[in-house]
Amino acid sequence: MTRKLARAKLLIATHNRGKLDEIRALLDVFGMDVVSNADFGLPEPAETETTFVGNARIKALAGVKATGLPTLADDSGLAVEALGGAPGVYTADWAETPNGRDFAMAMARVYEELLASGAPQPWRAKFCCTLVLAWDDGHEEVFEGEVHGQIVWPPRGPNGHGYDPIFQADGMTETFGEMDPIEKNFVSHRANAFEKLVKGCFV
Ligand SMILES: O=c1nc[nH]c2c1ncn2[C@H]1C[C@H](O)[C@@H](COP(=O)(O)OP(=O)(O)OP(=O)(O)O)O1
Ligand SMILES: [Mg+2]
Repeated sequence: MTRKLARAKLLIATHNRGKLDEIRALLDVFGMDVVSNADFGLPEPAETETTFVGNARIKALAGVKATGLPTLADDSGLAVEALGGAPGVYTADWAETPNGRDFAMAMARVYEELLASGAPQPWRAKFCCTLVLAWDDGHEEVFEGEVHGQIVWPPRGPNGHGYDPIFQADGMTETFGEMDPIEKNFVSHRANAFEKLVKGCFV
């Protein structure tokens, strides 16, 4: 039995503003009092696991430990078929530079590795999202979502965050970077995982 989430304070344990905006919008109708890491000045924990669920647990448990609040963490990434699922769990790492994250560089790396692989287009890929919801008594719930599509080049669109300008979901003509954020929130990997969370924890 999935534990219900009381309509009270929920910590979203992320340092990613793009994710936070999407999660706030997805939870809007449920009347939760949503707070984030930034409201508590919480540090970004090291994501040392090799799976999405492992890293989502690290982030959720760090939030519970620091605040005692029910905490939701999202670990997500892009898996490119012709690259054997890379960057996968290392999607954020591909953007890392000494001066912060550079997603133009990370997207270019995806493109260059695809060219080097010789794989024919369309370049199949999926975004994956794992949500971990944790409470201070040790209870945890896990929800997973995916969206399938292809990598396009050059990048298109000013919206969204991360790798959105090079990902076009199946059935769409626009990339996530071109779509209205509300539309992205109907079809994305995160939306998909949230549908399960809402069915489990609110209904
Ligand atoms: O909808 C998305 N649209 C575009 N890119 C995305 C999306 N969702 C995840 N991504 C990329 C961004 C980041 O490079 C990586 C997630 O890494 P991940 O560690 O889960 O998130 P993060 O470090 O940005 O924030 P935090 O860990 O504080 O939640 O996948
Ligand atoms: Mg992270």
